[in-house]
Amino acid sequence: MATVAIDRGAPGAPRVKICGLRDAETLSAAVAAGARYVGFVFFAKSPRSVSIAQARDLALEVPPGVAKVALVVNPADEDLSAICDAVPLDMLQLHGSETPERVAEIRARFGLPVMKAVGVAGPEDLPAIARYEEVADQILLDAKAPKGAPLPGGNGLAFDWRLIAGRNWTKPWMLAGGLTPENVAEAIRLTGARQVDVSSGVESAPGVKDAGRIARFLNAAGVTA
Ligand SMILES: O=C(O)c1ccccc1N[C@@H]1O[C@H](COP(=O)(O)O)[C@@H](O)[C@H]1O
Repeated sequence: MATVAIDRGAPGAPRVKICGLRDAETLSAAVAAGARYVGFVFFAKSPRSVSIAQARDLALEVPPGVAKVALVVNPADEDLSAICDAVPLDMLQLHGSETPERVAEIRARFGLPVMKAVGVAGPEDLPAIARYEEVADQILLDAKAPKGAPLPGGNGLAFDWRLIAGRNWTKPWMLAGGLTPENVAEAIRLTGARQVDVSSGVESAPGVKDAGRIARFLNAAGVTA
């Protein structure tokens, strides 16, 4: 299985993932500013959705050392096969209601590290993390989408970061949900996150990434390229 190098609690800047990239300009802005992960969204309802051909072209531009992540939502095996066969990837991000069993199955079948998103709205959502830790390589803690929302993530919503302040898990984890250049430093300070993920907070309009906001986000997170 491919691996993604992760500094777990080591001193230094957090690792930043810029998700929902759709064009070469903002992809290269993210890389130049020091992003360690870039995400491509394979979810038709998302304004950030890319085709397999688009993602392949973008992924081929990503230099070594930056992990290429495919974001999928309750994917069928055929869809994953089509994506994994065409796009050079380092990780799958499962952002739907995949069960722990399905996470384990996908990880074994596709031979890629898996990051499982867990939606957080209150303390009752935290026990799920332990169940997914047993089967996933990383956990992504995102704000739970409101009932009826068309997207299970990428909604620009934050959860109460105090819920996870001082918590420690056995697997590497990433903080997501409503992060922006304006609040990421405080989010990191409060939660102790060593990895953060952002999508809508670095856009000028839904699905339109903004190179300036990407650079400001990485800078605010403490990353120097
Ligand atoms: O970005 C999307 O469009 C998306 C669609 C479906 C599932 C997840 C999605 N994005 C992920 O959601 C979180 C939070 O995003 P935001 O920063 O609040 O906009 C992040 O992990 C994205 O990768």
